[in-house]
Amino acid sequence: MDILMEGKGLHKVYRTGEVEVEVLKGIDFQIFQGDFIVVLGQSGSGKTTFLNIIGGMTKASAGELYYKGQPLHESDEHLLTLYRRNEVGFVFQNYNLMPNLTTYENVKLAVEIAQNPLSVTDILREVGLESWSDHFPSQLSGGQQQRVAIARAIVKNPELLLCDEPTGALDIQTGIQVLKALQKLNCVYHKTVMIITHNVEIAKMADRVFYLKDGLLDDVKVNEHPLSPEEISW
Ligand SMILES: Nc1ncnc2c1ncn2[C@@H]1O[C@H](COP(=O)(O)OP(=O)(O)OP(=O)(O)O)[C@@H](O)[C@H]1O
Repeated sequence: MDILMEGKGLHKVYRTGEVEVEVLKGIDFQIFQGDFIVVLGQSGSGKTTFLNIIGGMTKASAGELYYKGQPLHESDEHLLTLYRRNEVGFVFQNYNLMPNLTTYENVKLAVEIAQNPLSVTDILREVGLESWSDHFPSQLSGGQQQRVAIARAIVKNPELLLCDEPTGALDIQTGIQVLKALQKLNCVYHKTVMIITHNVEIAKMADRVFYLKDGLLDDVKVNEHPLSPEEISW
């Protein structure tokens, strides 16, 4: 399998005044093209920090990070902006939709800054929202709003979709709809997906599970038979 991303000895130290906290303590990892990765770890283990470094939102304090062989750790802010804009889609727990725009308009907004966007209509169909195009966020359920956020992240055609607790605010049924949308984008569009979560059940869907513990990648497990979202419950 082709390596999409590789990290070597990644460290992250946060400084607040005189106090230094080493959150990541030397992480080595690989992400393959088309991977579906779930990152598990206790609160404070460094999951969001890890995701933000992969997404080019935070710089590591030390270590090397390569995307398609290009050294992101040596990139200036301009190159990192292009990387974030063209290669990465982000999905967060709180959907961050524009309340005064419809579903279609919220997704279309992302197309305007993209180099090689997908069709808004196609993506809305893939996430099961084709009949909700003209609705405003306040007229949608939490699961539907999260699927708009996923459509917005994917329509710009990024290689990598990074999701921070995408089902954290959802009940199980709506959470499963969201996971189905993510799995479909992984299978149909071959997007590489990384989800961070506290929910160990979601890890059963992954190709590989990264276990973060005390700032280290404690273990990587391969799922020989990843489950579909309908087969998991929490
Ligand atoms: N910008 C920051 N400045 C200082 N400390 C930070 C900053 N961001 C995160 N931290 C600290 O780094 C540690 C790891 O945080 P992080 O959010 O990466 O962990 P997490 O595993 O995602 O946690 P959770 O599951 O609770 O979201 C925490 O102790 C947090 O307080």
